[in-house]
Amino acid sequence: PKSEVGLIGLGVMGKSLATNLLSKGFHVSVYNRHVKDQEEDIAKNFVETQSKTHNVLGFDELLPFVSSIKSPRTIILMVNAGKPVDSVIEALLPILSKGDCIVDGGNSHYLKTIERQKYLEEKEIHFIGAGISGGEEGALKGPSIMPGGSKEAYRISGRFLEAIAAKDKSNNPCCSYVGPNGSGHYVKMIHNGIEYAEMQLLAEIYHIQRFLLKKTPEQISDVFSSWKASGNSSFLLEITIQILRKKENDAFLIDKVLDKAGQKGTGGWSTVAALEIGMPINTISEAVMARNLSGMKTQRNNASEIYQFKKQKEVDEVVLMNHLQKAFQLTSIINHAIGFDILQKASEEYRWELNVSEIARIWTNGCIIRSDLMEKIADLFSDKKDTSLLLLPDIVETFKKNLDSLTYSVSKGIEAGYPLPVMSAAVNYFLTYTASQSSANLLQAQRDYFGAHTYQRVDKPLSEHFHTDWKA
Ligand SMILES: O=C(O)[C@H](O)[C@@H](O)[C@H](O)[C@H](O)COP(=O)(O)O
Repeated sequence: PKSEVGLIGLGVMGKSLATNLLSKGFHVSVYNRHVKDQEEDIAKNFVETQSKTHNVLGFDELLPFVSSIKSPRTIILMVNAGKPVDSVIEALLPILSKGDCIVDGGNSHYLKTIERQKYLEEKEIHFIGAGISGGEEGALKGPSIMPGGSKEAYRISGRFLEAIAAKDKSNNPCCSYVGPNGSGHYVKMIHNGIEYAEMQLLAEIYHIQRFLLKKTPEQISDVFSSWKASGNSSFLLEITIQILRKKENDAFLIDKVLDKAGQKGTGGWSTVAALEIGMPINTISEAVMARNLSGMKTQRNNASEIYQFKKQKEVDEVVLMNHLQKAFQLTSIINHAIGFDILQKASEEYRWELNVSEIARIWTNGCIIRSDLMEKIADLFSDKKDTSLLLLPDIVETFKKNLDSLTYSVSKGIEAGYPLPVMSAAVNYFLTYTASQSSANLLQAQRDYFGAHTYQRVDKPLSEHFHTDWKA
């Protein structure tokens, strides 16, 4: 019989997703091109590993691959973002039939997805841009999937995506129709932005304990385990607990890892996308900047030689440790609030009608930012989705009780000479967000002084704009 679904690209994620599809009982066709100068037939090898137990067909030519799939076809692309996606689409076009559906499951830029969907629509080929999160293990056992495109495209391909997705606490798939055109990849981009800042937050709290409080990686892992036990659990906290315990002979492996962070771009894209719609993205942009700065290792070595700063040694460890967990919790809430506010604004700007409560629900399992907090956010938003997280009564209560822990931890850390870019971005964001009077009145006066940009007045109708000759 013909296959029900096809998958192109048997790299780390593609192979895991194909195995996941087979484990759900689907008849699957897989395709992988012959890698230049490599004898290995990747598709053939995959079939050999799977065909004893599953209905799988493997191809290294597109025509027989496409013909092996039942119409209307769903073909999932798991190739690197960028040009590879376009070249596979171009190769497929002459052999697809009208009404077939291509699902791009890579980390593509949402503007490219909008472009590709328009291009294919003219050729009556459906296109879904699906954010897929969870890494290799997630793809195999159940990722979180954020599909965007036409409802008709989702009607054709959605059942495959929902079947392989992780399940939430009510056993519903962590996959549902997000919205039109590029909305799926946009939501994944912001997911990654939140991920960047959550990772940086854990790194800052690890760093303070390691170098200011002189704790061993194992002791820090114990601290994080206690936080996990007290309702702050998350996938990222969980892997950090394991990472900090990892030894190589008698040494902790983490101490051998070079402090230069890589990035493939989604954090930076989030920052640009937020700036384009005039939204603040403090925690996420600081996480991107921290990665950029970490990349300047030579300059940092040089500068630390020149400055010879003596880091403060003395700090009241008990007091700081009491505050750090709450500071972690509050920073994480602010980071998530920033991410969801951007999604709500983008939904307005691009008329995507995003459902943030549903997005929080599909992020409760399978994805990298799954956490106890996300479960709570999904519940909170299910009652009241059109407001900012920071204005919900529960959250307001938490901040009223614990804000001093965040301000204390940030000021103590910086005073001691340790950078806390995401924690300080969070506290600055929160103090501005909750201040009815900000410092922007002086900015308006300065802009009017040198550029006659005019300003509004607190004592006049806001429709009126004023200009003053400040030199007179
Ligand atoms: O949600 C996920 O499964 C990950 O985010 C995944 O998409 C990937 O690992 C990112 O590429 C990491 O981003 P950087 O490589 O930029 O850290």
